[in-house]
Amino acid sequence: MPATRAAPATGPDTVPVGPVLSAFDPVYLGIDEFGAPVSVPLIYRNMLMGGEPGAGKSSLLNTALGHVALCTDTRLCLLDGKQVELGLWREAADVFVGPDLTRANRTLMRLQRVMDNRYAYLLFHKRRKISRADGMNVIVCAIDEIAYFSATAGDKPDRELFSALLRDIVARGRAVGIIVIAATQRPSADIIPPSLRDLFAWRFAGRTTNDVSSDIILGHGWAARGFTANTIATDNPGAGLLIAEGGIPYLIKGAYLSDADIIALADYAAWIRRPGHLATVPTSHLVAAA
Ligand SMILES: Nc1ncnc2c1ncn2[C@@H]1O[C@H](COP(=O)(O)OP(=O)(O)OP(=O)(O)O)[C@@H](O)[C@H]1O
Repeated sequence: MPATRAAPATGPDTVPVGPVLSAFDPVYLGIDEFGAPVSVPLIYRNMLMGGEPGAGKSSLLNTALGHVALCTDTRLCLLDGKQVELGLWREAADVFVGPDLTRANRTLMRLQRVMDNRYAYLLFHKRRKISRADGMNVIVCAIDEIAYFSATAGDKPDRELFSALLRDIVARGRAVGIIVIAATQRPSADIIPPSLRDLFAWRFAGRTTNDVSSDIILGHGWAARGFTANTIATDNPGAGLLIAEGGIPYLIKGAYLSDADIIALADYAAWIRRPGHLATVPTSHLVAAA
């Protein structure tokens, strides 16, 4: 009798063979002006995306999340005041926070606690940062519209608490595998003060309405040196200037994931996060046909 495969009553889930990535792999963002692929290491770094409404920040954030979600060593923590920018990933996320400043603050406090615990672990092991061999999940905290939480929602003390927590996580999180990718359509000094901006190693400026806003994202003085996101055409969403810590801005065009792409990726990402993910069916589940 040929063996047939029966669905296990209580066995691990199985998934189709598919690509799996790591948070330690470079993240594909798009192409440069020569058409060459642009991939950036995100581990130990944070990323800031700014630009006017419609510049393509959320799309680039979703592109980065596309990589992060397909990693088997990441957990997702998503904050989105609008809900619909990151909402398609929510099944794959440990936490999805909508327009709820109190919950956003609670979530950042939990991240802060994890961060402190991981530093205690590093201290014990006489190390400075986690490595792939530690087998810890990299926690990616994606925030779409920082300003919603830091300047719009709730009351002042809560907004200030949010800003303080965010600053701490952006400053201390990266060495222990807590990475922030944040977008803002309000690149102004009150939302992104230079002291906060400089904690983001990667910064993307989509089209901005003026040179000052471009400098707020990229760093002071770049517009005067000819690098301003104000020159990006209004009909070229997803294009912008990308700068790395200590580098020079360069033009990129972000890769674009349609909603259908994101839904499919998020579905797969949710699947690989289930307990027992990626397991093959054990032979004990091969039963002889009656
Ligand atoms: N890389 C891209 N390639 C092609 N089209 C893009 C790209 N990025 C964005 N777009 C188009 O531009 C539109 C606006 O993009 P997106 O929502 O990402 O902008 P945004 O800067 O986040 O705007 P907002 O601040 O209003 O949320 C998208 O709906 C899409 O049609």
